[in-house]
Amino acid sequence: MAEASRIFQTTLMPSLSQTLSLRKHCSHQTVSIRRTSPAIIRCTISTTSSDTSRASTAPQPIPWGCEMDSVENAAALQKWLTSSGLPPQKMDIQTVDVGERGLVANNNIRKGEKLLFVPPSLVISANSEWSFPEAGEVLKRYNVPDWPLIATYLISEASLMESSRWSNYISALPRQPYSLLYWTRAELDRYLEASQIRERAIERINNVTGTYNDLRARIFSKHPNLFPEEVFNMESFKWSFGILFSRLVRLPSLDGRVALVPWADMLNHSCDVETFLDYDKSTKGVVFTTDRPYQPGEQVFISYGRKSNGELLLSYGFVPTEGTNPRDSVELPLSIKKTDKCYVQKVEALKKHGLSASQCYPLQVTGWPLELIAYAYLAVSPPSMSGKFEEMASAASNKNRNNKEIRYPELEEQALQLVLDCCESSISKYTKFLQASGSMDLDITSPKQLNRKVFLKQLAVDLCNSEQRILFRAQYILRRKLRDMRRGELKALKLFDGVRNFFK
Ligand SMILES: C[S@@+](CC[C@H](N)C(=O)[O-])C[C@H]1O[C@@H](n2cnc3c(N)ncnc32)[C@H](O)[C@@H]1O
Repeated sequence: MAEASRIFQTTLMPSLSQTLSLRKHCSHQTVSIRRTSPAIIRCTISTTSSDTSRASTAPQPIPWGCEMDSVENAAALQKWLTSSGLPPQKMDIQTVDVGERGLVANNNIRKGEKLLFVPPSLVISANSEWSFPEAGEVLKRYNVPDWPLIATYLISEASLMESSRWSNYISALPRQPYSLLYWTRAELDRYLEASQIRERAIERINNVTGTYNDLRARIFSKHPNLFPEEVFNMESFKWSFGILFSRLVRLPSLDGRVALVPWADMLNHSCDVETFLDYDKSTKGVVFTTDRPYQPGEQVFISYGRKSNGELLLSYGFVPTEGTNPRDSVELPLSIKKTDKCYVQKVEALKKHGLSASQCYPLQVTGWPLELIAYAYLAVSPPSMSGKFEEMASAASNKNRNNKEIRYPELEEQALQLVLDCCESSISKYTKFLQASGSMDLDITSPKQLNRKVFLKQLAVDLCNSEQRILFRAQYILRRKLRDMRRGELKALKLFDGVRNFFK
C-alpha cells in the first residue's frame, strides 16, 4: 500500500460517463442531490466536527460504507466487479482469522502465479471521471495534489449513494477504517505515551485537518454548490483519508502513481510475504505474483510494504503478533543537551544537514543505523573537536546517501553510553505504561465504548511490548560492548602498570 507522505500525479485511465447536474443545497442535516432526471437522493450526514480533545467522544459514523466484518457487502462487491469486467478469480472474499475479511483461495494457486488482473476501468485514480464533472474540474484548476483529490472524489461519489458508479465498492468499505486517525487526542496520550508513533499520529491528524481546512478556505467556500459543507466536512475527510491510508496502492510500474484498487484492497498483510501489488503492462491490469503456493481454503496475503509495527498501527490499525515482523523497529530519540558548551555550534551543524537538536533513529533487533552513532558522537564530543562537528552532522543525516562509517575511538565509549542511556530511559517509559495498563481505568460509559477502549488498549499493549523488546535487545548488546570495551581498557591499564613497575 502507498506511503502516505508521497504525493503523486496519476494518469491511470478509468472512465465513466455519468452526467449528473450540479449538487443542490439541502436542509440542515440532509443532503439532497438532484440529477437531470427528477430523482432526488437524500442521505443523512453528520455535521458534528470531531473534538479530539475529549476522551469520551466516540467518533461520528459516516452514513456510507459498512461494518468492517460485513461479508454481505463484500459479496455484492464481488458480484458487481465480475459483471463490470473483473476476470474469473482464484479467490473469494470470506470471513478470515487475520484481518476480519480477506481473500481466500478457491483453487490451487502455484508459487510465481500472477493473480487479480484488475483492469484500469475498475481502478480509482486522480484521473477518474467525476459523477459531478464540474467538481473535478474545479479541483484540477486549483492543482490539488492526488491524495486530497482522490479523498474529495471518494466523498463526492459516496454522497451519491446508489447513483455513483462506485456504489458497490463504497458500500463494502469500512465505515470506520482502523487507523490512528480515529483515535482521539486523549486516547493517543493515554495509550501511546511511551511510543514515538504517538507523535507521528498527531502530525498525521494535523496534516489531514490542515489539508481539509485549506481546501475549504481556498476552494469549497467559493463553490458551495459543488462542495456543500454538509457533505465535505472534517468528519467525511477523516473517513476518506482513513480509507486512503489503509487502502491506497502505489504502482511502481506507473511511476509510483497512486490508486484505489477495488478487490485487490481486500487482501490482508502478512509480514512473511514478499509480494506487492503493481500494474502489469503486458496484461494491462493490477496484479501481484505469489511468492508461495496456496491450497483451497487458505487465506492469500500480500505485503503492505516493509513497515514497522508502529507504522502498521498508524495506517492500518493493527499490530502483527509479537516477533513475527522482521522489519519491526522502534524510534529512539536522541538530543543535544541544552547545557552543552557547544550547543549552538552543534545545532547549526545539524541544521545544515536538515537535522535538529532532537532526532529519532530507528532501532531494529538486528542493529541500528550508522547515522545514529554519528549523531551520538556529535552529542558527546567536547569543544576541542569542534572542527569535526560538520563531518559528524553530515554523517548523522540519512539524506546523505553515500554515508561512510565514521569512527572516533576516543569518543566510542561515551557515544555508546549515551545510546544506552537513551534506550534505558525509553524502556522505563514502556515499563511504566505496561505496568499501569493492567489497572488502567477505562473510563467507560457504555458497552460499545468498553469494546473500543479494550481494543485500543490491547493494540497499544501489543505495540509497546514489541517496541520494548527491540530496546531490550539493544540494551543487551550495548551493555556487552561497553563491558568488553572497559575490560579491554582495564587490561591495557594493568599491562601498562606492569610495565611501569618493571622499570621501577
Ligand atoms: C487493504 S484493507 C484489507 C481488507 C480488509 N480486511 C477489509 O475487510 O476491508 C486493510 C485493512 O485490513 C486489516 N488488516 C490487513 N492485514 C491485517 C493483519 N495482518 N492483521 C490484522 N488486520 C489486518 C486492517 O484493518 C487494515 O486496515
